[in-house]
Amino acid sequence: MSAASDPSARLVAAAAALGIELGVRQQEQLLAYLELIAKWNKVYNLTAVRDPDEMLVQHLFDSLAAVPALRRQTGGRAVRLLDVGSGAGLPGVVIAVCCPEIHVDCVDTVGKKAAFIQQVAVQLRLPNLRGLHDRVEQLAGPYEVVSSRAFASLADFVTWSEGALAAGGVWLAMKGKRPDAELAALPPAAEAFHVEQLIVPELSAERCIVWMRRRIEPGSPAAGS
Ligand SMILES: C[S@@+](CC[C@H](N)C(=O)[O-])C[C@H]1O[C@@H](n2cnc3c(N)ncnc32)[C@H](O)[C@@H]1O
Repeated sequence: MSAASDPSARLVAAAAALGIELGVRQQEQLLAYLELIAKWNKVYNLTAVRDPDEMLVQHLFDSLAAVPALRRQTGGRAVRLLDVGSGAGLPGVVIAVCCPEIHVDCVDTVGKKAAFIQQVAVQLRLPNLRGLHDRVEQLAGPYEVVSSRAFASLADFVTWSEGALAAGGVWLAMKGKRPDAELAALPPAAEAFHVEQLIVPELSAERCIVWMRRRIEPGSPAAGS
């Protein structure tokens, strides 16, 4: 098999390009995760992306690209992260594999998707990963980071998940092109503090993270004196 088509070699190259240090076990876990998606996809409709090559780039590398940005934000602290509308576990499972210090809960309204995440946690031996079958609106958290990818408008994302965000927590929304119209439509209770461009290995498409937090009104008790 040539290096160009070998998923393992491509994963190592993608991680190196992103500056992520992946151990052998983590590489094996990420590739096994893709195999589990492919297996479960035969029975359950977990994701529309079915081609192994597209899964590697559009799912795995795309989610991997968010990891260095997340680590910069958390500073390597042991935080709780909620991945909203996680579907097949993107980016939640990839974060759980790459960042063992982060506890990841993946929530989805579809029971079979939450069950899949539970199965991934068992088979990949990830004690820091959990699948929750629920609507995000029902969750109280608190989570220091609330993430989403391909989920909803920024306004709906922050409104529905506001109850789960810890005091001082941040929202991480993975988007394609910088979503200017969605940014302009954010509710007053939230503010975007950084739009961070991402480069996804082997993908020539625009990607970014919109980082948001609660807006603190001057003079409110949370703003301090
Ligand atoms: C388009 S999929 C994205 C899946 C995954 N994040 C990805 O990037 O491939 C959106 C997911 O959000 C879930 N969802 C929709 N509304 C939800 C809600 N209120 N709470 C939790 N999950 C929700 C859907 O069931 C679906 O699996």
